[in-house]
Amino acid sequence: MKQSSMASSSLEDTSKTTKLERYNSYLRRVNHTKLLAASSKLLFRVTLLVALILIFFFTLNYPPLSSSDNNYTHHAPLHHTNFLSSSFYTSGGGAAWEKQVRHSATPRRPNGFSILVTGAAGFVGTHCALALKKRGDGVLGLDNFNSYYDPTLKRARQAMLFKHQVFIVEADLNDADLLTKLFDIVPFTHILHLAAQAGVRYAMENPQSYVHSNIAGYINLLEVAKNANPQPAIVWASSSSVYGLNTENPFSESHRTDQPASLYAATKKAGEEIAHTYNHIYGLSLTGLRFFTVYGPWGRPDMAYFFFTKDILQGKPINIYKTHDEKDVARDFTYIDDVVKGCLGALDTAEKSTGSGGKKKGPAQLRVYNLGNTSPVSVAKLVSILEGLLNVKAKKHVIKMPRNGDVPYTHANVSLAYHDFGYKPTTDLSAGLRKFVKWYVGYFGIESRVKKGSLDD
Ligand SMILES: O=C(O)[C@H]1O[C@H](OP(=O)(O)OP(=O)(O)OC[C@H]2O[C@@H](n3ccc(=O)[nH]c3=O)[C@H](O)[C@@H]2O)[C@H](O)[C@@H](O)[C@@H]1O
Repeated sequence: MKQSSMASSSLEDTSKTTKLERYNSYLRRVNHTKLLAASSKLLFRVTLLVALILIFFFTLNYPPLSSSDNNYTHHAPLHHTNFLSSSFYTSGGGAAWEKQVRHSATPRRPNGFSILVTGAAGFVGTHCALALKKRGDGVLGLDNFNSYYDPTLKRARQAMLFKHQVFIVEADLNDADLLTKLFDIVPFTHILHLAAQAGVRYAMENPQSYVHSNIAGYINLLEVAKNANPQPAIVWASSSSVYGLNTENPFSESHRTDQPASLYAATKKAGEEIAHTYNHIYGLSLTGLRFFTVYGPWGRPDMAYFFFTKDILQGKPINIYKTHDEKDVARDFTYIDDVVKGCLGALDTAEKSTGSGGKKKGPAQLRVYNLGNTSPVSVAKLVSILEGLLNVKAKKHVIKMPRNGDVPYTHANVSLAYHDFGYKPTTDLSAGLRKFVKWYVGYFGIESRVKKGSLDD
């Protein structure tokens, strides 16, 4: 009896223990499942958050290249957009960044140059940086990516250069610490200084921007360059606008340039005088290039040929300026490839600066050249060429040129540049605009809007 009661109590015990164990194991399973559910929920949320952050930054920085909603000019106070600007990735610091700077600036040909190209995400800057890189020079870009015109285009140019291993440091010319740091990392042999506030008419809207870039920023760059050891040779962009109200024709470097018609022209002319000073005091080798209305693929959306193309395609009216005495307004439109050859020719013939560490050791080279096409074309003719290429009739408003800094005509004599480095423009306006329009429709993904045949070579 006792035995049987013991047996039954031990059976009861065993069954209690088994139940307890089952219950515990049930609890463990429940907890485990809960834990799994909780951790997968957490994982899901973290993934979602990361995805959202990535989408946010990509939409902010890389809107689709094919967007045809090209609102080019942004004539509001300029700002320097982009999350990259505050990041270490482009504007400085860290071993990886320094490595990238050094790698980009290292030449790949014997006796190759090591060149700092300012304004590298700009129109002429991008083309020159690419040409220099392709022939084996080391090229480091600098650009502030401001919003004077849609920075999306500047970002696309940056991406193209990056594919060719040209790195652009994102910084303003006025950032002396950053510039000094770049010269500490790289002993640049040359600077191709193309960064500037461009545009003749915009100077009436935002005069300070011209002082900021074309005067203050330029001087800041020269200060850093004159202190560098070795001092680099500098080639920089002046402008045909320095001829201002000059009436002698064609424009030659010996003509007077003391009657600028716009603040833009005045700051470029000031740049030429400032070049004289830095050459005289510090022995910097300086070459100014007077560009004549440069146009072509990857061009500037604030320029007439570019926004005329957009407006004609969109059926919007365009203004064609006439002079006050009813004459055609004309420009010596110069194709980008010709200008690039001129820039490289100027770099190749630039002598070394003679100073070092801020001290002049002897006289240094000081030059100014016209880089034009030697064949002015009226704005009316430019429009008729575009009409032919686009197969669309423009809605033309012929109006008197507003008093906004424009000059009636430009016409370059380029014999000096030809003599010194063989500069010889070879592209006429029709051929150059054809190349521009081909690029334009491809870039904005609107090939179908332009009737086949009109763009064939
Ligand atoms: O050669 C230069 O130095 C200058 O060339 C261009 O200045 P600009 O010649 O005025 O070029 P656009 O703004 O493209 O104008 C081209 C022509 O179209 C005319 N135009 C412009 C705008 C418009 O609505 N209608 C019009 O007939 C202008 O008067 C000018 O004759 C650049 O914008 C400057 O940055 C550069 O320094």
